[in-house]
Amino acid sequence: MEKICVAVRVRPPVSQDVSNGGTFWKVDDNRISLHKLHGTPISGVSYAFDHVFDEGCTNSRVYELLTKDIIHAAVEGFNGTAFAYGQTSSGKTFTMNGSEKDPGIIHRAVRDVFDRIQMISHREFLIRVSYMEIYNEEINDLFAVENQKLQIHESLERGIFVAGLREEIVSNAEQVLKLIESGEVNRHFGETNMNARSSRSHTIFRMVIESNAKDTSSSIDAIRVSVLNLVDLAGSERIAKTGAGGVRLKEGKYINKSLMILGNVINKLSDGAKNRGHIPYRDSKLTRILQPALGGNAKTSIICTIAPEEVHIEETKGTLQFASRAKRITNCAQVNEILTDAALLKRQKQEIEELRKKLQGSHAGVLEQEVLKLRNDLLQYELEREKLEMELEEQRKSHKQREQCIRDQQIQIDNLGSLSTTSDLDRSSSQAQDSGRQSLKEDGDDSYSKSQGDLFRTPSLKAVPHSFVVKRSNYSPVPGFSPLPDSFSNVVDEDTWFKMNKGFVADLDSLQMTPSRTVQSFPPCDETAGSKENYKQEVQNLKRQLELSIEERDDLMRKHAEQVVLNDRLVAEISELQNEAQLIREIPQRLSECAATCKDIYVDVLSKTQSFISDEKASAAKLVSSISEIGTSLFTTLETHFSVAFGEGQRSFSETSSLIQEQREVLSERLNNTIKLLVSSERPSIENEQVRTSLCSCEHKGCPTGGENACWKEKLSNELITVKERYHGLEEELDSNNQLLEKSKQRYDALEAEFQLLKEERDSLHKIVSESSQTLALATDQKENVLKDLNNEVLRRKDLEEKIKQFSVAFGCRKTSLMSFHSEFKSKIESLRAKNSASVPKSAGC
Ligand SMILES: Nc1ncnc2c1ncn2[C@@H]1O[C@H](COP(=O)(O)OP(=O)(O)OP(=O)(O)O)[C@@H](O)[C@H]1O
Repeated sequence: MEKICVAVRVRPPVSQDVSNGGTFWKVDDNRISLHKLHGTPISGVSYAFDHVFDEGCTNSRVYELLTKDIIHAAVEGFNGTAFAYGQTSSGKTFTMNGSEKDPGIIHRAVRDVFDRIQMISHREFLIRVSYMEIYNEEINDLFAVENQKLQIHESLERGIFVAGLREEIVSNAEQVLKLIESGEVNRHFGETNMNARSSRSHTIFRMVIESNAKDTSSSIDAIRVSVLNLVDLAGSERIAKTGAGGVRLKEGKYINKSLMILGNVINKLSDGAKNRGHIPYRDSKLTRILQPALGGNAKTSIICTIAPEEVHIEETKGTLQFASRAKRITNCAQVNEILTDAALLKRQKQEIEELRKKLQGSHAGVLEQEVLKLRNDLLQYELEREKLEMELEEQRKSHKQREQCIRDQQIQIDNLGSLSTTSDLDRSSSQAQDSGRQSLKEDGDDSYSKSQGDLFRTPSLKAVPHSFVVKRSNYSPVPGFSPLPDSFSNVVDEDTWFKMNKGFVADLDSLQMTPSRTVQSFPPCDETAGSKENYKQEVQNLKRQLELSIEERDDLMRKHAEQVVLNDRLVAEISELQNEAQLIREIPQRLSECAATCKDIYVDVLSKTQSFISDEKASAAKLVSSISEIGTSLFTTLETHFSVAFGEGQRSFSETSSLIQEQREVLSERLNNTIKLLVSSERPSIENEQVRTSLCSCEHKGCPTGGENACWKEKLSNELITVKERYHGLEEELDSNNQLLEKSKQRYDALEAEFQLLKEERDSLHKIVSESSQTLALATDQKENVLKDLNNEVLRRKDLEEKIKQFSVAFGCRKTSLMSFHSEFKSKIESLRAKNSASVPKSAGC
């Protein structure tokens, strides 16, 4: 976790009257405070940040201190965001874009990224750049003006992304700077009372940096992908000051609203994880796009620009408060890696190997780690499942689209049929139809190319030499746009077609022509002769789509098989865990057996000791029998408690411990009593010389009674001390055994719970996998149906084509016969006319 880096930059004053009201902002190291004119600080208006840059500070210094680290980290695979916030005209654009003499952060970052890449020789890189603006809450592409009102989407693989945004693959800084320059032209600027060139939109310049190790043989083949956002926000403004009206006013409202939402998000995030509640990222496009940078997986820096003039004091305080809150936000940046399947396998193998080694070492710790690992695996499993679901959803969508496509083709075929029927209508309007068709064709061509542009746009990729670069540049994990037509608004509809043909009979010659129709996914059909080509193309397209679907299906099946393998492994690991749990369950039983054996040995040793003492009434015999009794009792208690604690499992462990404690106290009292009794009852009148001899050391043999007695006492007390020590030893042993038991029980319970949880999770995973398989089977069925439909479609088309050919031939014949009839008729009329004119003078003469 790391805090967002926040800095404040004071712009140079525009006018001289910076403090005509008697206050001014003073910068002191990393602190900025408001002072009275004579120098006294105003209490409560003093703020400290990571950096405070005064009026004389250059963009170069700002870059070095604030942004450079983020840029370098981005090259290493961390997401990074740097943005400028502040009131209008406070110097945000100046900071981000800079001037010719002192280039801004964006310019420097671009150069730095490429310099850095040059220095990293063991990796190869692919850089993509995009540039967008949020103008009046609409996202526009600054690299492609036609890409307007773009939508934000979120996917598991790509996170939050803007669909349809053009990404250019670039290979050097100059290329990027040129692109930025071209993008700047499309940006919305406007004049206000506060700034002659005020940004009316938030702009986000984005670099996606992908890299992988050149030598993949030794390390794991992971691709690092990081996103670097450089953001120039529009400035908050007071309408009274900017004098905005009309368009400017509308823009100002949108700007202020989105900045307010940004403020809300910052406020919530600064409350700390416990109190923050829901973060309203979705309330504006800006916060949604910046979501990873605010409290997410990114290294972030904010530069808050302020105007030093006293007239802006309230806005400046507002900016400084925003900055103070932002300072409290923590992010959690980590290197973003995409693992290929092979790499994943390699990594998992390594992990298993490590686990195995650990298992051979410390047993208990490893068990816990294994449980954790299992949990992580399950989580990963869950993620995989989600991904699979998403893919299935995508597939379902594409199925729908394909069905729609088939339906539309059906309409086309029907229209072709209607073409043949309408051809019998009045011939006199054929010219009008011609012109109508012409315009339709033109419109169609136009809209076709436009629609092609809309629907099939791909990021303009440029060839880059390295294989990694080429491979990655073709890689589009989740397209930001559908590869299939999703709207048919520019397809000439049935009504239009009939309107165009109503009351007209087609020229027989032109009947060879198929009316121009625009279909989004296929090129327009202009002529019947060309229609065959078009059909072929259509069929090709459909085939391609089908192949794609089959590939998708295969991919899904492969993933499913992987899931099954993973699941099997999980099951094996769970059974291993079960064995461990069984072992732990057996521990008390073994302990109890051990205690019984110890007891037997103890009793045996003591009975042997007793056999050496001939006089049963002698104090040594009493002592030994008492010790024997106590020891036996202790062992029995130990055994009982083992069985109570683990065998029956009804009494709680603490209850058992307190029983042991009670027992210990009773025994201790008994031992003390016996010792006291022995000490008081034993006198020099001890009769049994044998006992005395056994207790007294050799040097006191035959010594006077008093000396002998003292010696005996000393020996006895030594013996007592030893017994006491042994007793304490036993007590300690008992305690440690109790503790061990307690720990074992706790661990056993935890493992039992863990095991139960894992079992449940495994069951639910089983369920999910079987559901997924069903869905997969369903999808496969659907695909097969579509395939059948397609084949039928192709056959029908061929049939239709044949019919049209026959039809054309028939019409050709009819036309020829009509022509001959017409010429015959004409010649007859001519001859009649000639006859008539020849007969007229005669009749006139008559
Ligand atoms: N540190 C600076 N040094 C020199 N000139 C500066 C500095 N900061 C800002 N300016 C100048 O102040 C003017 C306003 O700055 P700029 O356009 O960057 O403000 P802005 O915060 O981006 O405003 P808006 O939010 O309205 O777009 C510009 O003419 C710019 O050159």
